[in-house]
Amino acid sequence: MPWKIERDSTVTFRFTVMMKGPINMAINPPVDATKTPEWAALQKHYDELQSEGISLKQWFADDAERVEKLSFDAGDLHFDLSKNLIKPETLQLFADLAKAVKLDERTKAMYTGVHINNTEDRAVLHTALRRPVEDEGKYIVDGQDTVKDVREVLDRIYAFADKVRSGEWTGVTGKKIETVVNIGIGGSDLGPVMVYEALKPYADAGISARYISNIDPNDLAEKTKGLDPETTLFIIVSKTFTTLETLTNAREARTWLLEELKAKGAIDGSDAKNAEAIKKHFVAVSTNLEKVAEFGIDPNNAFGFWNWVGGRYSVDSAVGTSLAVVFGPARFEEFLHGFHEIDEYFANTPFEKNVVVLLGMLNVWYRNFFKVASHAVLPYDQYLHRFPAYLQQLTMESNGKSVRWDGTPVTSETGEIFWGEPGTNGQHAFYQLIHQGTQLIPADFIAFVNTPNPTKDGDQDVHELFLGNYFAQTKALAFGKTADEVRAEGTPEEIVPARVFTGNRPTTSIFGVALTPFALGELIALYEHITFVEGTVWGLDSYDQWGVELGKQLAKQITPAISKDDDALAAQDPSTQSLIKFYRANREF
Ligand SMILES: O=P(O)(O)OC[C@H]1O[C@](O)(CO)[C@@H](O)[C@@H]1O
Repeated sequence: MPWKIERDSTVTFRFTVMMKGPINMAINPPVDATKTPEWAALQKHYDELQSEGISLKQWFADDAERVEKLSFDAGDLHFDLSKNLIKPETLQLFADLAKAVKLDERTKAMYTGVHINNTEDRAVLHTALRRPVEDEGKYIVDGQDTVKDVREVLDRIYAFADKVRSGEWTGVTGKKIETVVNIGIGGSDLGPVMVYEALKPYADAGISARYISNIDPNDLAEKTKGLDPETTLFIIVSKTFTTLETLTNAREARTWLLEELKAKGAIDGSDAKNAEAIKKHFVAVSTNLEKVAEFGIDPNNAFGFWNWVGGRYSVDSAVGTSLAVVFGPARFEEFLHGFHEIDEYFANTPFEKNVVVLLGMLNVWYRNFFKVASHAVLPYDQYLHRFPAYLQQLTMESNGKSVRWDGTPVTSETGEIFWGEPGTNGQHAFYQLIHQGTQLIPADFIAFVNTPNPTKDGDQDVHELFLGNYFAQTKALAFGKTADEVRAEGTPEEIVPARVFTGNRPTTSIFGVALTPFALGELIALYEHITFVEGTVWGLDSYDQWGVELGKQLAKQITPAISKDDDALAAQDPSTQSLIKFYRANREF
């Protein structure tokens, strides 16, 4: 019996691993959610709401406890789901469908290292990255004590980070490191840069970070501008260490470093000095340590992770080394605790009360029943300005798929388009469409009670002015403004229709106490699991990304045709040929 299963007082299971090693619990074929009675019940509920007429105003008036019934707390985050197009009884239907697709079994399978990423035959164990030391020995997967291995790498990263932060680790000329430059792309960039931006107030060692990702030479050119090579440390981050963009940028950075050091007279350009400079100014993060050594990076300065960590689920692994350097090991630990808090909550809270499950189901509700195409994520915190971009990879690379994990076609719409910008900037740009456009766009509004930068404009607390917008927008979206209300303001009749707000535009408010490392860890884990819940309903392997491969292959084939190879050019389709001819005719550099 692999699990000690203690039935919770209500519905879900509380579980502890009793046996080491993966358990064959993969659900194959996936349950077709759309064929279940629970899906039919949800459809019936949807039809009833539509025929009754969806009116948030009415629903709030009818049920004095609506907010209470639809509010939740997880960790130190507070969630208000009351301005969504659901009734309190909808939650039970969500929970029933989650049970019907065996979400609990799949969660257990994920947490214990079953190869649920079956198209790559891999375990999916980002939850092991944030388990406490006490869990060592409990999660042995494919013969590996995952938690022990994670803690060992973390200890090495922390020792390294401490050295860089204290100045014990110096550049080749003995100067303290002032800038770390992370070179990576996708999951090896978006997570670290988002967290770096989000936690900037916690940078306390006089070290800043820059992030180079794009193979477009403009990225490297701009990000190395003004850098002192003597005080710059490059962290090359690539899970595979084969990614074209990252390796090209890493080689360019190596050239930049050696040339700049030589130009300053800091090194003589001899092979020995070059090698020493590379050793002091380059470290790597990868699952492929052989390739790291081939690149010339000292294996002692390489931090590993494992193929059971997906790129977009890796910011809390060694991929976050730049963060441990800038913010310090203690902050990085707090960050991991935040993830773990939500991991535990997600695994141990009955579905009906589990806001992580409910938010995942809410997304399914909008995508499959209301047929929405997109979902906005609107952080009312400037420090979270890269959060929507980060979420785009997490959600869209995970659930942008048309076949299920057994290779059969999906039976419903899948992955929404995630997008967003921080409030209030978005208000002055695209909110018009959210308020009055013809599409329904569910939106998550994220804010924090406290700010690290309290300021006053006269008597007015500026953070409160900001939060006033956070509260106002969800209110306007939910309750709108009727024609009569517009008329009552003295608006000329012909303009009245343009000034009406229909309301009933759904939002979820996520309110934290402060954007701490802990809260950010919670927020990331929240969306990781929301993505997993949606993927489970749709029957998707949310952990592969075959859809990015074809473009990479074609780029390799096409590149020689661009300026040199006429045969390769002739082999292209007419549109590609025509574009390349335009390039050849206009190239000036
Ligand atoms: O870390 P790597 O191996 O360089 O990969 C970078 C990114 O490329 C992808 O494999 C595909 O774009 C992402 O999933 C990944 O985060």
